[in-house]
Amino acid sequence: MTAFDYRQGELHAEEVALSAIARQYGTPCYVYSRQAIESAWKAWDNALRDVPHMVCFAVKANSNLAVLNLLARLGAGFDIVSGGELERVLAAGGDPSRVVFSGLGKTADEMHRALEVGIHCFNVESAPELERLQQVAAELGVQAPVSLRVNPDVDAGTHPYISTGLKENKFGIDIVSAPAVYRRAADLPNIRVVGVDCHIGSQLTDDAPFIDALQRLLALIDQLAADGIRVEHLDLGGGLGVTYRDEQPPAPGDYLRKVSDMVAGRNLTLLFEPGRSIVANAGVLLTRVNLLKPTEHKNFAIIDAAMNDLIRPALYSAWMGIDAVRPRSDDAALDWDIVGPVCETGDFLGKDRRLALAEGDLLAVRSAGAYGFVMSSNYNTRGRAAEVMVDGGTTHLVRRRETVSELFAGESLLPEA
Ligand SMILES: Cc1ncc(COP(=O)(O)O)c(C=O)c1O
Ligand SMILES: N[C@@H](CCCC[NH3+])C(=O)O
Repeated sequence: MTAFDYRQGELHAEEVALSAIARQYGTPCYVYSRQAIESAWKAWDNALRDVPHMVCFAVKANSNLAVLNLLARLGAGFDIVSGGELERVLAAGGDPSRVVFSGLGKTADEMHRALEVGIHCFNVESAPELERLQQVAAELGVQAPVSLRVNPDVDAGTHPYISTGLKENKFGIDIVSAPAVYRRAADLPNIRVVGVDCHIGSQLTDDAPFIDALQRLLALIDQLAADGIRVEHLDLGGGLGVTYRDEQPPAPGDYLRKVSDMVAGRNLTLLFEPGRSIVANAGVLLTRVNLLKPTEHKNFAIIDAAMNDLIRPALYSAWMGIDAVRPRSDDAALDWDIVGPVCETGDFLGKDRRLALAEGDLLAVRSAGAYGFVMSSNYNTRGRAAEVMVDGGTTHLVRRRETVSELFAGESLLPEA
C-alpha cells in the first residue's frame, strides 16, 4: 500500500479520507503524508549507511516548516538557496552545521548570516562570488568553507527549463576553468576549500548523466590533488526523478550503489541535495470541481485550484496525474480539460483526462508534494492554499489558507491630493 490509496472506493491519505480533509480544511488544499516523506528520506539515508555521507534536502522543493522539521528530526541536512530558506531551516529546528548554501546570486548579507550561524559549506558558483565571500569572511574574522559548483557540461536529458549542467546554462563554473578558481580559493586567507559540487538538472529518469558528471568530477579531484588541493567532500546535487506518469527513474538505492562503488577508497564524504525524490509523491493537491462547462469542441471542468496554486503544467507542460477522490462509474466518463478560474489560457492542470465528473466532486492532483505550494502565487488576488500533514489517522493544519485581507495588508493608498 502507498500513502495515497483507495479504501472502500475513496482515495485516502494514510488512514484519512480526502473528503474528510476537504470538509475540515476546505479546498484547494495540499495534503502531505508524514509516512511517505519519512520513508523517502530513509531510502536515501539507508542506501548510504556504509559510507560517510550527508543527505541535504533541497528546501526549495517544499519549504513548509512542518516538512523541514520532520526531516530535521530524522537527522537530515538541508540545501538552501537564499537567506529566507536559511531562516526557515533554523525556525524548523534544522542544524546549521548540516546546511549547504547553493545559488548563484548570494548577497553579502546572506553570506554574513550563513557564516554567523556556521553552515557546513558554501557552494560557490563564480569567481566574483568567491571574492565577495572572502571579503565578508574577512570582515567577520572567520574562514568560509567552500565547495565550487562545477558545471560539468553533461546533458541531463530533462526539460530545458530544469536542466542546469550544460555550459550554456547560467549555473556553476565551467569545469575547464575550475582548477584556476580552486587555486585562487586556496590562496585566499578567509576561504577554506572543503569540496567539489555539481547539480546537473532536475527530474532525471536515467542515472547515466549523473555517472558521467561524477567521472568528470573525480578527474577534477585528481587534478586538484596533483596541485596540492585536497577536498573532503563530493556533492552530486539533487535531480533524481520520480514517476509522474510512466517514467521509470532508478531507485535511490540503485543509483547510490553505483556512486558509492565509484568513490570507494577515496576518503570522500558524499553529499546529495535531493528535493523532488523525497517529497513529490508524498503530496497531493486536493481540489473541488466548481463548474462543468461542456462545449461543442471541448469539455471543461473548472476546478477551484488554478495555475497560481500549481504552476508546473503551465510552466513546463508537466503532466500531473488527476484522480477522482470518489470515482463514479466509467459509463459516464468523458474527456475533460481540467482548468482553473484564472484568466490565462495556460491555466490548466490537465488536458483530455477521461473522468466521470459532477459538480462538487473532489479531485486529487498527484505527485504535488514537490515544487507545488512553494511555487504558488497570488495572481488574480487568490489566497494561497492551506497545507495539511496527515500522520496515520490524524491531520495537522501546517499552513492555514491565506485570507484576502492578508493579500493587500502590506499595500497603501496614495496620500489625498
Ligand atoms: C543546486 C540544487 N540542488 C538541488 C536541487 C534539487 O533538485 P531535485 O528536486 O530535482 O532533487 C536543485 C533543483 O533542481 C538545485 O538547483
Ligand atoms: N521547479 C521545477 C524544478 C526546478 C528545480 C530547481 N533547480 C519543477 O517543478 O519541476
